[in-house]
Amino acid sequence: MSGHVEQTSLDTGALDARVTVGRGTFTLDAEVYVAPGEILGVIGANGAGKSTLLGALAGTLPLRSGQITLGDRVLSRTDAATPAVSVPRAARRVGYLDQRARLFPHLDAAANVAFGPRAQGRGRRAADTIAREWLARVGLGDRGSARAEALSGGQQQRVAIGRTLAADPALLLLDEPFAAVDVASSVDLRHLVASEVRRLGVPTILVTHDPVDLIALADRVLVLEDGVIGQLGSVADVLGAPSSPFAAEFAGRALIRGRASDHGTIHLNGAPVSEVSGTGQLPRPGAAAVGSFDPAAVRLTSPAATSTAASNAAIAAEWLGTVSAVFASRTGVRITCTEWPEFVAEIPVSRAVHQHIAVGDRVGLSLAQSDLTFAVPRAPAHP
Ligand SMILES: Nc1ncnc2c1ncn2[C@@H]1O[C@H](COP(=O)(O)OP(=O)(O)OP(=O)(O)O)[C@@H](O)[C@H]1O
Repeated sequence: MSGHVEQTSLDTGALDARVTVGRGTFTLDAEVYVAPGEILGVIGANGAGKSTLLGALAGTLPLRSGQITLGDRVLSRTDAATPAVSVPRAARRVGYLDQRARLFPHLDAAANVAFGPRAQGRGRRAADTIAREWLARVGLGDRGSARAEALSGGQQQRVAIGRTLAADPALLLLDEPFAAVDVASSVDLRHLVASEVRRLGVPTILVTHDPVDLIALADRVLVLEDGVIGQLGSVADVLGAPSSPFAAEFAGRALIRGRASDHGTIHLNGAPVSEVSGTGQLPRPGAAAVGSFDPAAVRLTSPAATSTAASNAAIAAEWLGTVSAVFASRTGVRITCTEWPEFVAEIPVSRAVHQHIAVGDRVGLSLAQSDLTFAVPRAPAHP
């Protein structure tokens, strides 16, 4: 008999967590909300606390303080007012998947996928039926009797996805799950994960170093910086208006810093930027401002041309600079200036040749309003 076995999510609901976790001298301090069926991307530099966050949610790292709720279940709670709660890892119904499939080598694909339902008390036949259904869902319906060694890396990761989801997780934690598979497989796997997360309505956290993961999968992005949330918003907002060097590099944008001097005027790198139309958040007067732009959007002119540019309403900012370095990039030529080493312009090779750009040249640099976006940097939570 191989009928359909109903898998019901008993308590699919949102993840609502406020966690403080200590690890040696490091402290993670973050609030995270993920709606059912939502994928929250988490990015951050090495050591920013991404794994610590996943560990706290999975129940492998204790909270110093805070509370984690999943639907109507409290998974962890540590505060002075109420009794502490810490649901053991196995009872949390938290699915975890990283870049290694970690299939049991002595079991075939079907038995690997059946492992979760069996561990949850399903009979052999019911678990086997669930496993076959999941193998079909992940596109390996005909490979149930194959052992890991007979499967490609991408196929093994498919089995691992099936195994994770067959255990009926109420929260899914993904730690760079596509990093070790080839590009073609990663496209298919992203599609598979996205559609299953939406179908099952499971809140999902995706830690990644790959912008494509965010673009293809994430609904929102959280940027961790030294244990605190540096930025949180839609993928378009965070990648389009990053507030930190890490997020800017991740998004392929350059940062410029400045200060809002009065209403509507922001000084960036000493250049007044008025009538800022930029997307993102504009800072309050006196507050720090972080602008960002695509280096390829910078217009390079001769110094004499800048005054003409200034009269052009579409120009948001312009500077005079001295070229300090000219170097090859993936898509053209990158240029930095002595005055602002972090300010980067990128132009096609042909234009660099045509304009004879060389170290020591004085150049005008300008940005159109639509190419400059602003973000308000968060004050650090730790002194
Ligand atoms: N076992 C440990 N004991 C003490 N400190 C630790 C331990 N593990 C990690 N840390 C510290 O906790 C901080 C956060 O580490 P975590 O692994 O969460 O960062 P991450 O963002 O996941 O980094 P990566 O991208 O390198 O995996 C780091 O500064 C690290 O030094």
